[in-house]
Amino acid sequence: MAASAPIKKTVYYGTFVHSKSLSELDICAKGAIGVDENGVIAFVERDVSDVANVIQKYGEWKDAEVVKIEDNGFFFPGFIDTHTHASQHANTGLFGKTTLLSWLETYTFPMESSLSSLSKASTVYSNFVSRTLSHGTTTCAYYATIHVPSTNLLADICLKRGQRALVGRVCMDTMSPDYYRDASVEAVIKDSKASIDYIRSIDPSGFIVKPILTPRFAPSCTASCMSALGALAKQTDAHIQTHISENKSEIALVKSLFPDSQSYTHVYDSADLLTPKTILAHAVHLTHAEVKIIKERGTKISHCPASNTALTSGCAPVRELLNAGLTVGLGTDVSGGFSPSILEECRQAIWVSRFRAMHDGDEAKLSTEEVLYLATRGGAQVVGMEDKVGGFEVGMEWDAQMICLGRVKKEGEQEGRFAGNVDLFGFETPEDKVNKWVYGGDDRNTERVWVRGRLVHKR
Ligand SMILES: Nc1nc2[nH]cnc2c(=O)[nH]1
Ligand SMILES: [Zn+2]
Repeated sequence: MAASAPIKKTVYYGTFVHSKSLSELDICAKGAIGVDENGVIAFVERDVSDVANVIQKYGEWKDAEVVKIEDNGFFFPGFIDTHTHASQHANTGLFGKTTLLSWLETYTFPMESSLSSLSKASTVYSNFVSRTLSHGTTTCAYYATIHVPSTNLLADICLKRGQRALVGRVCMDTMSPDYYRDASVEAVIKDSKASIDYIRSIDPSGFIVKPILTPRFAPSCTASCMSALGALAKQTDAHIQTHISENKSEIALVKSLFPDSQSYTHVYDSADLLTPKTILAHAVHLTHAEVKIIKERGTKISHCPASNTALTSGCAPVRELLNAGLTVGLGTDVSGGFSPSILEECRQAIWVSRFRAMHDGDEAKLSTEEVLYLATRGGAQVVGMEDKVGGFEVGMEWDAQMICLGRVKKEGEQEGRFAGNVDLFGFETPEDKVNKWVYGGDDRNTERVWVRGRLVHKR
């Protein structure tokens, strides 16, 4: 599918579902959404009994294409993955009984280092972008590796496939293996600039791909490296991503490495790395004082529940983070996390919130509506695109997925032959259907995916 092909005015007709607020979905059973040649939503009509009436109402749309939802499907905003490592895709499922620090040494650094090979990087990155698109992810914040050419290749692939992406060259100048580390602070800055310049040169508008500065995490960056990156972020107005407070041994390590710092958060804050354009992945064990600083800086959080469970890092207190006013999205964190799917991450977020509820009380539980908000509108805020994506309002861009569920079995039809991958029995309310998708669905239900009005995946 050519991401640069021109698009026609299109009317998307049928049920659409998106978040109205953190706790409420807007389910419009008979909607028509007009998307113009720029991929921008021009109108949203509700209670449409016949799409022809809509086309008649908007005269200049008489030649528009009509894309109709079949059976029990609905249009849903594209998912936003606010934290993942494309470079670790080939390690998916490999973590054994390790925890963060031993996992990095055993599995992660050797794999990432091997992506200095452009042909290997090409295979891994092409596969991962295909996988995430097929799961309905229209925007992704990616870690690549320390290598400039393969990081740039990941940006090329995202641009070609039409997936919105923040692409980061990983910075690590200390406590990393000799075979996989930046040579000096100067090298960190030179290579980071080279990758920023390249990514901005292939997509000057930044509509699809943008660079993101990526200090790996405090233990693998010297204080001077982090300060230089903080200054570079200011100079280039770039996004920043890093990890924070994921695992207790990591936090103890940060304390021993930065004994004069009040907390992990203060380490980043002293380097000017906490900005409104910064994404902090994990945030499992933050203190109240740290949450307060993060809130004051307008810095965003990526919640990665599958990874936090796999690496036994902990159960992030998402309700507390939300109550404190932080902006939270979901991240798959492959290959700490085992799935490229944000739908899976929604389920994991719900499960982890239940484990928290067993100690903290029912208030900790996240609902289906809430995790879908984090997966779309919340994620859009985390990557700074809330005016463009995450919902279906006039003026926003058509980043969407067509979800198809099953249908009621017709007489004489064999078991297990229903379309879609979620069996329906005829009694379900629209809310039931969404719940069935969230708990029972997967990429087989994601029939088509669009970014800025362009078809980027078809099953
Ligand atoms: N989950 C996760 N945490 C990290 N902390 C530093 N590097 C990593 C990584 O690659 N994955
Ligand atoms: Zn990560």
